[in-house]
Amino acid sequence: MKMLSEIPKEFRKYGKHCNSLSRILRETNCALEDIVNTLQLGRDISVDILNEDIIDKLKGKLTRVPTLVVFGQNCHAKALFINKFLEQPILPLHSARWRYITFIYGHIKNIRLTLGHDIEIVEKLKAHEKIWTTLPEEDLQRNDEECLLDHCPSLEVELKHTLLRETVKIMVPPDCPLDQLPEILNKHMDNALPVIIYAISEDLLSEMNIQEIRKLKDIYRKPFLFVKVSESVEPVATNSKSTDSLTESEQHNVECNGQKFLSKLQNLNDQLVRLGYVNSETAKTDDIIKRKSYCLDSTLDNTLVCDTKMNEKFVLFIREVLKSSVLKMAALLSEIHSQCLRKFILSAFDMAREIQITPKRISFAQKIELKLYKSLMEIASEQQEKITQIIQRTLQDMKSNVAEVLEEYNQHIDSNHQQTAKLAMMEIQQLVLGRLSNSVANQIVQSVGCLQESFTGTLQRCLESLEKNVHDFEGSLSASDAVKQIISAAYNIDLKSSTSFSAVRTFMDRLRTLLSGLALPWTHSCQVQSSNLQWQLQVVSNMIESLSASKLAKTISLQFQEHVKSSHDAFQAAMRSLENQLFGQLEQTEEQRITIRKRHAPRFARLALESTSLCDLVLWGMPKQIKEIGRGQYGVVSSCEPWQGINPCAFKSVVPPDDRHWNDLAMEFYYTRTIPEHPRIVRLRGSVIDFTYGGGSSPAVLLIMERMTRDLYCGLRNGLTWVSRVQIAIDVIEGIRYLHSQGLVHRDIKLKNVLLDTEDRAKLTDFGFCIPEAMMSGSIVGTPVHMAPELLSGRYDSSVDVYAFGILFWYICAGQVKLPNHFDQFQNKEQLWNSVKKGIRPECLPHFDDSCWNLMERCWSAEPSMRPLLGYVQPQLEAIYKKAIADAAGKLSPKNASQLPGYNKKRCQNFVNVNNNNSY
Ligand SMILES: Nc1ncnc2c1ncn2[C@@H]1O[C@H](COP(=O)(O)OP(=O)(O)OP(=O)(O)O)[C@@H](O)[C@H]1O
Repeated sequence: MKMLSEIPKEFRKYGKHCNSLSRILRETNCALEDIVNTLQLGRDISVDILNEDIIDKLKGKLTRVPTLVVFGQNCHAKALFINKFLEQPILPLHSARWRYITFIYGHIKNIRLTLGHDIEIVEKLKAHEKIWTTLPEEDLQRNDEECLLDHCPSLEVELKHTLLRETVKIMVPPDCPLDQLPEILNKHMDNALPVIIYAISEDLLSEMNIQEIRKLKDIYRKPFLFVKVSESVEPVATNSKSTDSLTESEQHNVECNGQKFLSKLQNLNDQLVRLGYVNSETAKTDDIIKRKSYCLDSTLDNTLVCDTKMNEKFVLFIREVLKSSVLKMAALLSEIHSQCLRKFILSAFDMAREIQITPKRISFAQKIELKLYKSLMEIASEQQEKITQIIQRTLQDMKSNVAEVLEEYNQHIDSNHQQTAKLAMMEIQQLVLGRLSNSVANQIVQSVGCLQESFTGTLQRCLESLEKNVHDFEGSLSASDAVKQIISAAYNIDLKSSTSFSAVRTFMDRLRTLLSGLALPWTHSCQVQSSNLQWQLQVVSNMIESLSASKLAKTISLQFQEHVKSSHDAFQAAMRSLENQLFGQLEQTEEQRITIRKRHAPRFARLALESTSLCDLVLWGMPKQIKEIGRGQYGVVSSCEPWQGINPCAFKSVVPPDDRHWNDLAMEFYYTRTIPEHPRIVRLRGSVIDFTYGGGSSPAVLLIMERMTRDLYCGLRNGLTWVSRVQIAIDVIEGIRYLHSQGLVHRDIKLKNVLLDTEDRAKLTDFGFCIPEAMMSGSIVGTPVHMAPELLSGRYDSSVDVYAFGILFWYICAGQVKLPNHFDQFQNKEQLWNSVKKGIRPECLPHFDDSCWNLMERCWSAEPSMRPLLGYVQPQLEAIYKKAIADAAGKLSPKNASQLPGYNKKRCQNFVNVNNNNSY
């Protein structure tokens, strides 16, 4: 039973992890409160990510006490298990109708009847009257109502037993009818983390047992450890007692018994497999561990062991159940932290974009409106002549076809209906004006139509997006609404549909109002019947006669211009107010962005580092160091034994000296861990916090990654072929391109951050300064020689990586690690930076190829916008690579040439030919 002594250790470990999780949970709560109090979008973030429920549930889970809950086929099976486990005959083997029994640690052996939560029932117990080894039958027996009572009592047994130390608790639920079981379990286990054991003493499970297990599975949905228990002490010969000391017949008996026992165990196993309780292939814990999941429960299978083999499997099972519970909680916390971080980074991106784009949008809207205004004013004055002509032509048409004009009118009026002359006259006027409107409308539509298509759609979108950014209108009309109104009032343009010319319609309504207000000659009272055609013709002709086309056109144009002008003024005023509001808001946005970047993101990154590190620790354990392989400014890199299946494996241990370093490291960890795998990036596979480091005073973070062979600095110092070096340059560019595609800027590209594998293929590492562009604040980071001049000004973007690559490429082309002569003369980095700012760069070495020199020169251009895009650099390097291969192939025998990486005989031949031609 030696292994069983490991159990308290497992429980202790569980308790320690729960303490860490409780602390992380408390800090998460504070951090969430902080974002609600300090960020405009804080409430949205916290509501989005969690409701109070999750935190409360987690809190509840963290206070649960791990408890071994022993069910069994019958009391006999349970007694066999408990007695074996506690190594004493504490329970009678042949008895039934037990009470709820709980075993806990106590300094002296004692029993009492309790209702849980320390409420003791005063009852005379037999055990108090005599010295006992096995619990007295009378004390164990429950009476008929006990299980039915609201408060089903528990017989609490205190034992001074090492296995019960460290809050290990054992519960044996009563053998009561199935339907009472859930309620009883609920009562006694509301604060327990159950580790479920089912003891089997018979050869097979009975129908009742199967039903009970089914019920229990419904209640717990957890893996079960089925333990086959037997009364015989040593049923299988392979146990601790050596068979050598037995006589021949004794040996024979043992062998027979052993075989019988194994075959019975196999039958039971088969039954459990048939019932789906045990996997046909017994799941090995090693397999479980190999599975890459933070949630072991689903992968942790029910297991069958026999009590003679209980030791290792039993401990493993308990370990896995406890691990699984810690993992679930840690993974949930880690998910909360990651979600917060993701939201922060996305918001920072949005904010940076808003800050950049809003002024551009405002000036765009102003420019477009001005253009629209000018065009409309032009139309109003230029089209006046045309409108006059149209009105004239229409009036002329109508004059010569008065009857036709009236035809439509007469079709519509009911012949039996007698109208008053006044009403009839108004209707006829409407008819004439209607015709006139249509003609003028067509003309305006043609002039304004094109404008609508080309201007207002974009203007509308632009204004709408500005509108979205104005958060606080309180009381007054929002600037964007005002803008919409102005546009619609000024130009009467239906912004939703470019083909709808409400402008023209509104204009014609105005025209009608205007005309109906004129003192026209036919408005005298007339007693003629409306059906009198002669009279109708007269009304139409009089009206047409009285209209002056030029006057009408002039009035129309003037009104149109006035309206456009006043709307334009109103637009400008509204735009100014919108601008003020937006700029005020942008200042706030920038403040929020800084708060996110400096305060909230690092805080959550640190929490995420802690929660995921705990997951890694529980799942994979501490990596075991082999030896130190390198040292940097911030940490020591060591090779280690395979961890999480990574082989070869290395870890970088960093001891952050203060909060700022902790935060930086946490952000590095987060970015590196969250970017999807890429062959040109050294992937961070996990992390573990070693709280015992430095005697516990200064915890170390171990960042675990694949182990590479050496860095590029080492590679160049030891010598690399030109072909390999160009290939490395391509690899580096691919790595940087990938990071940029993920919105990240590395900011520390240098020889030591390029690691090589056994084939001399490169991967980028060290994401200490790597950051999303939107989170950059202009901090001065990097390694002096590789730092672009604008880095010192604090205003820079991802092109600093292109600059750094230019310098790196110089070393690659130089084929050695000596500082460029132009840089070697400086005493300190300030001198170097001053000269770099003045344009000093590494010198061109005699063996540099023109294409290489041109490329590096372009990459380290002082002006960031002059630096080439990486999408351009890569094909340049590929061309250099092909040429390098061809050159190398030219110098090698065909057999050796074919072994060059990327060698292609035909392509090389072409290059050789080209080169030969060039040399003449
Ligand atoms: N995954 C790895 N496999 C093999 N060697 C590594 C690995 N990571 C780092 N090294 C080695 O360890 C050295 C130290 O690495 P580290 O990242 O700590 O610092 P650095 O990049 O050299 O400097 P700094 O800390 O200033 O960024 C590297 O130069 C490299 O040689």
